[in-house]
Amino acid sequence: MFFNKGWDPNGMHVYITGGSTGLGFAVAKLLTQKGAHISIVARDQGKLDRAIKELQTVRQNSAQILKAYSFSLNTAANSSAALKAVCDAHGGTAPDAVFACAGSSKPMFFVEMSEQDMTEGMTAGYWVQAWTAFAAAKQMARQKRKGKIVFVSSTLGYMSFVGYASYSPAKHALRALADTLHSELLLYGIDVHIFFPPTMETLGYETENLTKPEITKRIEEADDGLTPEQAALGMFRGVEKGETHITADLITSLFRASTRGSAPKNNWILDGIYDSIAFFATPIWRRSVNKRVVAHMDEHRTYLGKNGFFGDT
Ligand SMILES: NC(=O)C1=CN([C@@H]2O[C@H](COP(=O)(O)OP(=O)(O)OC[C@H]3O[C@@H](n4cnc5c(N)ncnc54)[C@H](OP(=O)(O)O)[C@@H]3O)[C@@H](O)[C@H]2O)C=CC1
Ligand SMILES: CCCCCCCCCCCCCCCC(=O)[C@@H](N)CO
Repeated sequence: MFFNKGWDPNGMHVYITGGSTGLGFAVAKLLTQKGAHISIVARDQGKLDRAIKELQTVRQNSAQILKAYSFSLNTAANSSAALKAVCDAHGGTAPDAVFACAGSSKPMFFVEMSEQDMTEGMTAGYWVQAWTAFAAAKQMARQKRKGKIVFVSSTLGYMSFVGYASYSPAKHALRALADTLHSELLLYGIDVHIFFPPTMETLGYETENLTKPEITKRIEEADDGLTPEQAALGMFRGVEKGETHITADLITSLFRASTRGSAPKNNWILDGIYDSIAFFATPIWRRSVNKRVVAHMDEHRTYLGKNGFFGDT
């Protein structure tokens, strides 16, 4: 359509990693309702089965292919095998769009982390999506098929605070990968987007709260968050509008506008307003967070002592 510059997923094949729960599942549901063929990948077969069952109930027509595959996406080989399985159901053709939603976080105090916590943080936050893009971009380029790759970062891909030493660097790294690929994949007509969601009440969120330090929880209280459905819709709208960096809540939009660098603006006027608000608001927020962290010092020392951190238990 001449006037319809947006993205219509009807009849397209969309591959969603992490599509069994949370944000990924909400995207899968939304795009199933819009008539897309959906492939989801995650590890747990039970969750995948439940997700597909629910997707079946919102399908628009009987021609829609809705499939699930169990893979861990932590390595390049597995991510490439997952993509192959996903494409095999479509005659080996690359998907029209890839939404890389898979990911998890394990917030903790830095000094209590093991080497494994640090490396796993990078795997669960960065590689799990980077390897999917790595496989998909090669295949789209080889098959000379234009497409879309959408990454999922976090508000913590723009800023960070106590508790997120294993997670925030991974989400910042995804931003750098998306910015690089946004440039480089122009060579093949592949659009690259990256979404920065705030807190979403999901299975992943419940799990991360098990290790999350109290001080981190308190700082996060200022974030009302979004439901996974609201976040999925926000991400979809951003993709529709062709936004490179997508945000769907005010707080993250403020950080986006003030952390933009050379990433394209979404709305010149609104982004300018956000940037001006953030110019004053971020230093005030940062000072208040620093104050709270310092005020937490005594309680924290006691906590570390109880955990045997100082080696004198
Ligand atoms: N919830 C929140 O507050 C926020 C989340 N995010 C990000 O949003 C994305 C979605 O999170 P959310 O919906 O909350 O999390 P969920 O845990 O609800 O969903 C994560 C999905 O990814 C899958 N998954 C996780 N790790 C792997 C892996 N190594 N290989 C394959 N599949 C994997 C999970 O299934 P399975 O475990 O069976 O593999 C599940 O389908 C993540 O990237 C997260 O970092 C960003 C900001 C805030
Ligand atoms: C400009 C001034 C605004 C000040 C308000 C700031 C409030 C703090 C926002 C904390 C947001 C944290 C989201 C974390 C999401 C996430 O990725 C984790 N759940 C891990 O999955």
